[in-house]
Amino acid sequence: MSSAGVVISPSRDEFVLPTPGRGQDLGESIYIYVAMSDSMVPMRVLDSDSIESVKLRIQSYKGFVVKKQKLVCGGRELARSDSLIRDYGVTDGNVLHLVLRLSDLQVINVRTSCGKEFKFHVERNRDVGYVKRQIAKKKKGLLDFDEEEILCNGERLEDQRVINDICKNNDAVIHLFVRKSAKIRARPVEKNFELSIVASEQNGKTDYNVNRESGCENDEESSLVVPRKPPDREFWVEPIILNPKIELPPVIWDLIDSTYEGLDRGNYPIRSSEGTGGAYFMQDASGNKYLSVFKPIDEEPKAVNNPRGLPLSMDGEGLKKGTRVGEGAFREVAAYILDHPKSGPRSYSGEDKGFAGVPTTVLVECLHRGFNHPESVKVKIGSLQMFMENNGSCEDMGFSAFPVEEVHKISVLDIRMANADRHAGNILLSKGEDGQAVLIPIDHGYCLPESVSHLNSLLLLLIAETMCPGRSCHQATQGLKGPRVFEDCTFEWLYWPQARQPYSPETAEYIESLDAEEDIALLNFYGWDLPLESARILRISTMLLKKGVEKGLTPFAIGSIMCRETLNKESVIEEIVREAEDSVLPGTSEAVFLEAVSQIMDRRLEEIAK
Ligand SMILES: Nc1ncnc2c1ncn2[C@@H]1O[C@H](COP(=O)(O)OP(=O)(O)OP(=O)(O)O)[C@@H](O)[C@H]1O
Repeated sequence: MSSAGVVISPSRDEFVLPTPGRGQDLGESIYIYVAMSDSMVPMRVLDSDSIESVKLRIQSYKGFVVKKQKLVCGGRELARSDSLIRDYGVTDGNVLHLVLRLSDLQVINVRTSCGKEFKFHVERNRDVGYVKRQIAKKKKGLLDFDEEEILCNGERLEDQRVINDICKNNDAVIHLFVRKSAKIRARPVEKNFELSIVASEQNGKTDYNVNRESGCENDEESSLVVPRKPPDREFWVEPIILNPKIELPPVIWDLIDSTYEGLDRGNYPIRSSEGTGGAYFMQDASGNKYLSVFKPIDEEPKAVNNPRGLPLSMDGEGLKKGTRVGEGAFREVAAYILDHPKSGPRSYSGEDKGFAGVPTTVLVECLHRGFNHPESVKVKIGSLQMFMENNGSCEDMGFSAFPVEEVHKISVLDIRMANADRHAGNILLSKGEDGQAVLIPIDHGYCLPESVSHLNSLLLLLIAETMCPGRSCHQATQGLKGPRVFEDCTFEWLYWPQARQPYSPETAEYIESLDAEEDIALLNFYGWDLPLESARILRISTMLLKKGVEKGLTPFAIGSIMCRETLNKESVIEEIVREAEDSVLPGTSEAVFLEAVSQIMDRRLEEIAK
């Protein structure tokens, strides 16, 4: 199975420097090296080249589309396309790590002999047998699972063949021509494949049996609670509860229990081909459905066991400014906890779905040999998030179809949480009952920069042991120096027209109900003792959102205050904080400092609202 999705063979190619146009900033010509999965390609560039142009060159030579590329240099993601490589301090001889974000979903088009067509998405890690079962399930009577046969380029495809391996080209679409009794052949059509299935009218059974691994003595369905952590088990999943007063709601227990059952049936975690860290799809007992996504902290970008080959962090800082390696899981959970439902915090309302729709997320310990264990198999800590059925991400669709309210709910979350990683790939797309697009925010590992560095001491020990087993690990426990907390805030939705429309009265009412002090207390209750400067971010972001809405500002106007226009120009929020810091005496109380921020913010908002 190809987990990364693309295999690149070692190459001696060199990317060629284009001839600069007349009057163009020539900059200095430098050599950089682009590190891919198993090759290092030299590239001659100008230090005045933009990140976008470097990516375009990689696209034209290697075929990886720009939006699927992530470049990392010196441990920092070169996230701003319009910034120049010299703005990021890239110099002669530097290595740029290329991480490809390949979609996990493949579009399957099915055409029947009577001309009926339907389309569905299938995860690239699934095999041909799974596709057949899905078609059979979707169109009862169309296929006979036992008799059908799939051919590609004249070759019979076995049920075990993985979709990603058949469809090497990322943009390829598999066409399945279903005819009732004819032998059907497959042929490549430009980028696409036409696959043909032998299918007969289906009246009988469909075999849904899944090929299971060992580890399960009893195949019968059982709702019994399986005792956890038995010594002879090679897998388990357990919630990490730091405060005994916390009662996990049924939705979380169901998620954990069903994930456990999937492992118990021998269904392996399947690593996502997207993302810079290790993210694993956990299957249900039947092996036909993903239930949850597990993201272990030791596989985060720049962590010890990162499966994408990103270099280890030397100072503990994560891929974004103000974030720390190994703390992504806590931020993921924090985003869920703070995404209060419209009807009020979950503890009162009992409702699970938050305003922005962050999927249910919980901190767990999980053991399975299918995770990335370069050395021995160890228990991992990470976030376990409910898998949300989707049709891809906002990267795959034009933003014009997104309802205004859907965009606004994401903006509220991102502003509050000072999210440093809201690119379009981190918003999944689904459809509501009314057929309208529903946006699902995921991947909140870079929220609340610096916010969870003072974790409960038990958690710190667990992290240290997970990140650096057997030795003391300052990297996992030290605080970062000099927080530049808002520096990497970027919001994809800022560029969408929906962000320029005012918030609806209902959304404004929700924003009005937010209370940063209650949020901080809630996180503390869950075991996260926020340090002063981290609590400050949450307070200032919430203050900005509330004041902005009172002044009638749009999400665009408020979001623009939080994001830098260019890499090296401070954002308005950074200027406000700096001015407030300069205006108070050292040792001033937090309340006085926040009052200074509030007054300066009022003045700046007044100017913006004019
Ligand atoms: N809750 C979810 N439901 C469905 N799919 C999910 C969910 N969470 C993650 N995924 C899928 O897994 C992929 C990888 O997850 P994610 O983006 O969180 O990983 P990451 O390594 O943090 O990525 P990034 O490089 O964007 O920071 C996503 O692109 C998405 O396709």
